[in-house]
Amino acid sequence: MSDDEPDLELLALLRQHLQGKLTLSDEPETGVLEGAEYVYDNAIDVAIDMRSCKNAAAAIHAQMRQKDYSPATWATHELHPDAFDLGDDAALVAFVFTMDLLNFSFWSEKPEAERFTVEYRGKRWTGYWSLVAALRRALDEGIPITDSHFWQDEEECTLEVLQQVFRSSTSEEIPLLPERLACLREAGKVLYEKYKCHPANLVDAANGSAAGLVNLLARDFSCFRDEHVFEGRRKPIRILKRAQILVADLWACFEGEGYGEFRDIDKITMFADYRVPQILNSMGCIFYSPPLDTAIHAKRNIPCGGSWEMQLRACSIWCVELIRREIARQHPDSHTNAILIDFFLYDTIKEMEASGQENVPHHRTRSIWY
Ligand SMILES: Nc1nc2c(c(CN[C@H]3C=C[C@H](O)[C@@H]3O)cn2[C@@H]2O[C@H](COP(=O)(O)O)[C@@H](O)[C@H]2O)c(=O)[nH]1
Repeated sequence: MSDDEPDLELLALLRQHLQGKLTLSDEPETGVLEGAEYVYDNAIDVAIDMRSCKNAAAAIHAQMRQKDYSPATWATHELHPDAFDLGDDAALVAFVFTMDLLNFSFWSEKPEAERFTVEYRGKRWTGYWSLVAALRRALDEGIPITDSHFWQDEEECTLEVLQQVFRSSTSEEIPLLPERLACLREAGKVLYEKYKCHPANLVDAANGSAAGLVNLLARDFSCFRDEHVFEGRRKPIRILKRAQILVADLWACFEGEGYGEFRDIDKITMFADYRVPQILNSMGCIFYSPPLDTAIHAKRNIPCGGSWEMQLRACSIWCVELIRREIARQHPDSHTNAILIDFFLYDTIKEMEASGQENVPHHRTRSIWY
């Protein structure tokens, strides 16, 4: 082909790109939203009510504005540490990594006074906050609970030591303690083999991409690989809840700077746990088929990886995405994302729980994924 002849193939490629059919960039994608939409399109036990989502979008946006909700809100929680508390930025990365490695399954069927509880700084902490309190208490007591060398040391980091780290002021032990030890062991091994023993090097390896960091976590750590087959579909559905909330917690605690700087942070979706589906259901945004609704109200175990559980988690991700789009439509100037909507909804359901306004139960699945 002579120099002055147009390269028809290149022109066709550019035309596709300009028409939005093709992204020429090599920016990574997590595939979570695509999987969530697929499950939503094929779900029969969980549905989304568009009118309620529209109303929720207006209410959420108004309350977030009123509370000046931003990444900085993360640091306002009295237990969340900052770099000063821990010594330096790398120590804060190690804390957040450890926290989100173990950030799962705190729910209990015991009465409030008997459930697993951590006493720290003169207060009793339950749920997610019991985890944060236990990690900070361990550090105060000189246990290097955020150090990957410790996690690998089978003489030092034993189940008994972990029982001490997560000792409760009640008779109930933290759920899934052996599984938590296994997560620490695996993470210690992978960090040793691939990231010079420190999670800060893992964050650096993502080169400023949130989706890239999520993908590294899912690729290298089986305990972050929260993906499951849905009704025989060949390609597993990626939920990646703890990988995503890890990136979100870094972004929030560093307020988008340094180890928290991600150019594609808006690719992170809602974190499919057992709290946000609960508040979405209580707001009427998602609703259930009669058998699923009965099972949830009866507090029956919903099997991990089953169709019901996948529909609950994936439809919640898709529902928050629709709420996010509706907020953007109603308020084009407001720059909110799925992370801040999620954080806001989680904190709201926790306030409702604390004030006895929890009017629908959350679903009960015991797993290391959330
Ligand atoms: N979707 C979503 N799930 C979240 C959180 C958080 C805490 N994030 C803090 C950071 C910023 C926010 O402002 C929060 O202050 C914990 N969880 C999950 O909930 C469950 C614990 O529930 P309960 O046992 O009742 O405490 C468990 O699966 C845990 O992994 C969140 O934000 N979003």
